[in-house]
Amino acid sequence: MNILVINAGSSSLKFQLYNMDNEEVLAKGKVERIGMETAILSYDPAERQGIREVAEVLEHTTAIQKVLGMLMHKDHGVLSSMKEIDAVGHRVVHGGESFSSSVIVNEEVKREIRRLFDLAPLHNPAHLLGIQAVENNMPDVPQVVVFDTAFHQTMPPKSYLYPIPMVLYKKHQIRRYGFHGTSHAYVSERAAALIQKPFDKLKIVTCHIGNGASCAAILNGRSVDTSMGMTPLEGLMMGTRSGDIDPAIVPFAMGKEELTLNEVNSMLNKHSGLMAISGISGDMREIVRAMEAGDRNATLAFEMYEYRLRKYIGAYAAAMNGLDLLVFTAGVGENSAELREALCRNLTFLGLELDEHANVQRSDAERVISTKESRIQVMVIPTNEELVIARDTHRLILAREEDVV
Ligand SMILES: Nc1ncnc2c1ncn2[C@@H]1O[C@H](COP(=O)(O)OP(=O)(O)O)[C@@H](O)[C@H]1O
Ligand SMILES: CC(=O)OP(=O)(O)O
Ligand SMILES: [Mg+2]
Repeated sequence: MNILVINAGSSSLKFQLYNMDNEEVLAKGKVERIGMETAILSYDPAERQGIREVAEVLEHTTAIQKVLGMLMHKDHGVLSSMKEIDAVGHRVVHGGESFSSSVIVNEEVKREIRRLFDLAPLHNPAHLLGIQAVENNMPDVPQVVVFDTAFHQTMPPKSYLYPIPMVLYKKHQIRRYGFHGTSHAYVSERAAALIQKPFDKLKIVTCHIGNGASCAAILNGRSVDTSMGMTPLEGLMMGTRSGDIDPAIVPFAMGKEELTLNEVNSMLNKHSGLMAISGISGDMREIVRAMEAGDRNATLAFEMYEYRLRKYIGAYAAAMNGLDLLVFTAGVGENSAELREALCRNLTFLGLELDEHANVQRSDAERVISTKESRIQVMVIPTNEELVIARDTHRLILAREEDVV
């Protein structure tokens, strides 16, 4: 069964095509700058030369047409006909309280994703466009949605409620949801399997630190707390997002700087975090480079990022009354030995001992980076949200076929 996995953003659409008989990635790529006359298309098939192209792509339906065109390209294609795509799986960031697992798309599911636009204005509208674009181009192909929020639906009320009037929760579902759940679930399960310990008997903290960043407390196989909240803005300091701040700053800064709501939102989401403190970039690679060259603001940005993450790890060890396993993943977590070293250097009070040699080894592999004597095992597990989406899609489509028979 061939499954196309789509992660649609407001101005981009990333895709991977899987052959689920052996979980092989047949091709992957992305369309960037959707909405522009000069959108950028890139496509990389497994054993053929790829395509780089600039073309007019004004909306998501055209983006999907372009993706299908590349997959069926006469020289670079991996498919001979659209009929070879059996199902499509989508990443959907916000599933609210309605979805605690992946589902097959129907009218009701689409309505619910639309109802949640308010809670994820940057993400959910783009996901629905992606779903509709697939319907327009491939009307008979079944679709599945996999939610970032689903894994965190096991959080207890003491974690997910805000200490504000209950009416806001009851009337408007203002509560903490958490995100990156597909990744937290995947890396925590992989980590437990790799060290051959039962997933449902471990106290794990997972740090998904990429463009967006969140960490999660996973107790006996279930998420019991996570750092992102109602939206992906709460929690850790990120590349361009502030993470936790005093909420009183919002009206205060709006008054002093004469900012509109949109402007303050944009300030906290796009002009804060590493970017704001360093004045250089939201990309950790550039921060580390500038820090090594002696830049003081970059050093401060790095220190704040590390300090804020470390406090969350300490809090989650307290939340679970212990910690067995600390897992790093996503762009920064998988690649920045500097950040992992700085964090672990200050977690020795927990009995955590980093293997400095293993930490700096360059590798894409899943690996343990703590010493044999360390009481807490530290691991790097490359995330693979697309594979989880492909697997869920495969499972749901097979189950539906069995039901029909
Ligand atoms: N070698 C590296 N060292 C440090 N940070 C890195 C490295 N490679 C990537 N990153 C960081 O990872 C981020 C992207 O993470 P990623 O998980 O790919 O994000 P997303 O999937 O949300 O787009 C970049 O902004 C950069 O800060
Ligand atoms: C939910 C979220 O923050 O996603 P991303 O890391 O892809 O921005
Ligand atoms: Mg990501």
